[in-house]
Amino acid sequence: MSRVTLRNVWRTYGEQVVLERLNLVVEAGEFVTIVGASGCGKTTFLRMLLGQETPSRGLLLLDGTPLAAEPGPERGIVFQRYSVFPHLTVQDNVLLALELARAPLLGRLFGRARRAAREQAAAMLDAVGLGAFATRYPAALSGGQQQRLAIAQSLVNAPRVLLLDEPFGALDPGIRADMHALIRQVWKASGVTVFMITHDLPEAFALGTRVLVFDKPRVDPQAPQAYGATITYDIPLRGRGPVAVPAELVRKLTPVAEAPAHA
Ligand SMILES: Nc1ncnc2c1ncn2[C@@H]1O[C@H](COP(=O)(O)OP(=O)(O)OP(=O)(O)O)[C@@H](O)[C@H]1O
Repeated sequence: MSRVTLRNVWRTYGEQVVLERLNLVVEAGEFVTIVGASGCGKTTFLRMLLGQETPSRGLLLLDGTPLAAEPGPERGIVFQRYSVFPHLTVQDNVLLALELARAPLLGRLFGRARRAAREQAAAMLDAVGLGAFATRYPAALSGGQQQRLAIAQSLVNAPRVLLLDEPFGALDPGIRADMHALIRQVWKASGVTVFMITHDLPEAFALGTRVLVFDKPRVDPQAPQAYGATITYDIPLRGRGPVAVPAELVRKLTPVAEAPAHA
């Protein structure tokens, strides 16, 4: 688990300002959910936390130290799809995550170290409910099981920060409920600091200890690229029990075509 600090972080691509003036302190062990209109920079924000992108301006700190500008085992990520290696079995997917972290040059452990890693991978698979599927290939898993595997793969190195980019977006509602229970359980057990993007507002409010809303507070119709999104709402939820989704947010984030006629 880790404290994450952003000080006046900006991300631009050429003339396009995607994110601007991000200031944030997230305490170790928080579960931060992130919502915002499509294209407003949520994934870009996560990619900066992962180290796949660097801020164009400003400071991004992990426990007070500037974040390494490349992904490392202290940060794990799960995407909506395609996070796992299709040509490896379930157990080898998790084992590889351990081998890449512990033997970055060879990507392979030997002897006692490999046996220990195998045991650890098996324990992780049990923890996410995939113990019985260890020798299957991902193609023979359901969507929910594939996401369980992706979660196991990203958690096995005990990251300090877990980044989730719409991890349950492609799953049926019943399976999503199971996944919510799982992610809550692994978050509580590990104390990892979580950042999760979702398009589902009730999911954001049900899982998060804090909801961040990304939006563009300034828009110039003559120069749509001139201004970026920032954090326009920072809603604390921890210790408040179930919180209803504010109607104003529903209106803001529901695409016009989907909004009810009377809205
Ligand atoms: N490598 C890049 N080069 C140029 N532009 C980029 C790059 N990465 C992202 N962008 C731009 O940044 C903007 C934000 O993209 P991003 O994927 O972060 O949005 P998002 O909020 O995650 O969207 P969605 O909800 O649809 O997934 C988009 O206009 C995108 O085209």
